[in-house]
Amino acid sequence: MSETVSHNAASSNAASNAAETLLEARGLHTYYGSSHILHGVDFRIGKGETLGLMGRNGMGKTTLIRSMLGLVKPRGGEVRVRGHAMTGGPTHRIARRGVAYVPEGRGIFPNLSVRENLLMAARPGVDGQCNWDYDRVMHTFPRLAERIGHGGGQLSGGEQQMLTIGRALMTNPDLLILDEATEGLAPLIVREIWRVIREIRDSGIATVIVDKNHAAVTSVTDRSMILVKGQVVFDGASEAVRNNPELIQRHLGV
Ligand SMILES: Nc1ncnc2c1ncn2[C@@H]1O[C@H](COP(=O)(O)OP(=O)(O)OP(=O)(O)O)[C@@H](O)[C@H]1O
Repeated sequence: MSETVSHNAASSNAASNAAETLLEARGLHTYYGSSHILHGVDFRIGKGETLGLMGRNGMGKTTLIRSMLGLVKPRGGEVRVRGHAMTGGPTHRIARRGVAYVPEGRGIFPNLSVRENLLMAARPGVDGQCNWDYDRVMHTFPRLAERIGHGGGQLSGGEQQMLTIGRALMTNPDLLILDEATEGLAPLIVREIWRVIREIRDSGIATVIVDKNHAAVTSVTDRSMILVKGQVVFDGASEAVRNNPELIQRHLGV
């Protein structure tokens, strides 16, 4: 789309190029049947970077993530994870290269306890890092610590979301992708999840955050991307989105 805006391109590109690229896509075209959803999307995130992926409902955010993680096979374009060609998956190999995905809806084992859910996910990161372990997750999510023996299925929606994020952290990822992590949760829990997202960011894990609350997204991220009908219409500093009510109204306003 011709209206693509690249704000502060020089400074943000200089910073992001300096960081090792973790996940990259070029020219992605994805379809569901005959519906053409992604129209040549480029994407990049580097080590330690935080990126907000925004756009109104149905604009292709989840499809972009799924296309990069091998959950749907793009018909055109390429995906690289840490420089390795990975277009179309398989998803578990992408995960092994340090990418953790917390999908919309939740992914826990309802019949296992909180503790078991966490421990079965535990592994060192790609470079052997073990910064996130059981104790740290417990410390980060005091609510989960109080429910340690409960079955996953007995938890509230918010607690299940925390457990899903906790499981992702137990894999010591370099990149964590959170798709609508606060969707449908009570305000108190939502606040708690944003606090945890900040903590994850500050621990050096790169994050991609999809969330409808653009004010919250732009306040915790360095960079923002906006999708409109499967095309990138903005990729630049989050601050530039925050300071541009017209851009927000045009692409993100309800
Ligand atoms: N499995 C599917 N089969 C067919 N069409 C789909 C499928 N999943 C998504 N779509 C369609 O693809 C388009 C993009 O959906 P996607 O979920 O990627 O959007 P999104 O930006 O993540 O929005 P939302 O916030 O609503 O999840 C929408 O028109 C949606 O209806």
